[in-house]
Amino acid sequence: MKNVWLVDDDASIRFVLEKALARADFQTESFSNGQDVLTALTYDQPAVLISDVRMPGIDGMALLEEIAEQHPNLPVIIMTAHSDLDSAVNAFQKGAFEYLAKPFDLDEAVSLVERAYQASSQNNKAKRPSSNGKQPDIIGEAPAMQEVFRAIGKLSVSSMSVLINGESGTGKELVAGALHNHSPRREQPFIALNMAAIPKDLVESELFGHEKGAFTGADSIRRGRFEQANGGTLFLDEIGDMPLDVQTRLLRVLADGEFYRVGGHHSVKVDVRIIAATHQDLERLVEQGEFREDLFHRLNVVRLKLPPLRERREDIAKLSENFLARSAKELKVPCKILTPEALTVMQAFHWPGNVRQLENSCRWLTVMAPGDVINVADLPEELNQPLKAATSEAIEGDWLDAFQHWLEQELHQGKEDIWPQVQAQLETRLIKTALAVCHGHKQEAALKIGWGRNTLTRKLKERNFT
Ligand SMILES: Nc1ncnc2c1ncn2[C@@H]1O[C@H](COP(=O)(O)OP(=O)(O)OP(=O)(O)O)[C@@H](O)[C@H]1O
Repeated sequence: MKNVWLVDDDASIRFVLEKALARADFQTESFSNGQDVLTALTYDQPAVLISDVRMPGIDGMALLEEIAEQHPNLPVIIMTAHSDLDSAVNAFQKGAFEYLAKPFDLDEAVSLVERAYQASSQNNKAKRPSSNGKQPDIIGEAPAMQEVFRAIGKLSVSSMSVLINGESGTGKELVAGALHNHSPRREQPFIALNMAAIPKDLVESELFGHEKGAFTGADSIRRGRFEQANGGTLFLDEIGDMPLDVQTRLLRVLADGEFYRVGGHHSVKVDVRIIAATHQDLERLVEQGEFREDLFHRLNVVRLKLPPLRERREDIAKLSENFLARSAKELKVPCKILTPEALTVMQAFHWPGNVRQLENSCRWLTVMAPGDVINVADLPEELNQPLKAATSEAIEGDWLDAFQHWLEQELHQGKEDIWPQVQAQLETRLIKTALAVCHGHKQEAALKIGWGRNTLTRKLKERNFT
């Protein structure tokens, strides 16, 4: 029978779920506390159970634990208003079938119940192991971040390759660390390496190490990152920047589990999980022949997309609060708070440097804002310039018109493959101007552009800046 039990001390939630589930042909029975459910389970069992986390008496997690022990085949969906990584991972580790962040969409809730019901009738509920890994502090209530948390929970049983996509500063390394900390490899090393930050001719020895005398300057044997990460996880950031010959070697290691150090004659065996990240469109790089298709497929087993901050403005309040508290603690000063108006300005900003930029702004505010309450006038200049924004819109119109004019001419003259030229010119101007405005300070210039510092370093090299 399609019967579902609902447990929540909030009658309004029970009511809306009862109605929505009834429309989808489920029979529901509602409970306001966990104890009543445990009692009822001694003589009956539903196909699916949905439970809130916070309830007086036995809470959702305790109920889940009890059910996992006494009724392991009963799928439980956990609802929580505290939609952070901790509740998601905890719920999965305690055996929840799924996790539903409040406020939820009713259609989404019903389709989850449908899936749980299918799983229950096939009696194939997967078991999840427990984990004691340190839980990193990833904040995100936006639906896209909930997806990421869900994936971290689901992947916690496996060592699959994961490919993380996202602009600079969106938290790719943080998520890679969380994937490792919630994996069976958590006791082993997590090694992070940024491809964009290593000169191309050193990438190979950085990854695979070298033997003594392999090349000039190799005075002693060196273990590469692969060996250092043995048993654990290797996080390869900016994988799109990996030179093609190194891609070929990487592919071979992934296939055979062994490699040779540079200049070496005997193979080294390793067991390493790869998590790769990029801000680039790897499919496009594959099409352009700059990224090996076979390597792409090997890395792209599971793909996680981290949205830019401007697409999850609902997270800005909590992130700011957290960063203000963190920097106050670091600097041993009282924690500042944002006025609602200042928060509104922060939420309206487009954050080209994403969470990293927000974090830096909060650090700046902790030092620079005069009082304990941050007003609109205290915000950094770039966040707080409605007038200038209007002017810049006009300027934007002008240069785009000029650009279009130039573009039309070029195309009419039969020019092809124009993008590399446009990109090179734009990037050169962008870098020069940002560096000039920041008096040559690279980190600041990168922040202004909205790139990571490593990206700027790489572009400087590519564009032959000295
Ligand atoms: N959701 C989040 N919650 C809390 N802190 C975050 C979050 N996302 C990012 N951060 C913080 O923002 C900073 C940038 O994150 P991270 O280095 O993981 O970004 P990234 O995408 O790897 O950047 P890049 O591509 O430039 O290397 C870090 O200090 C990280 O702790």
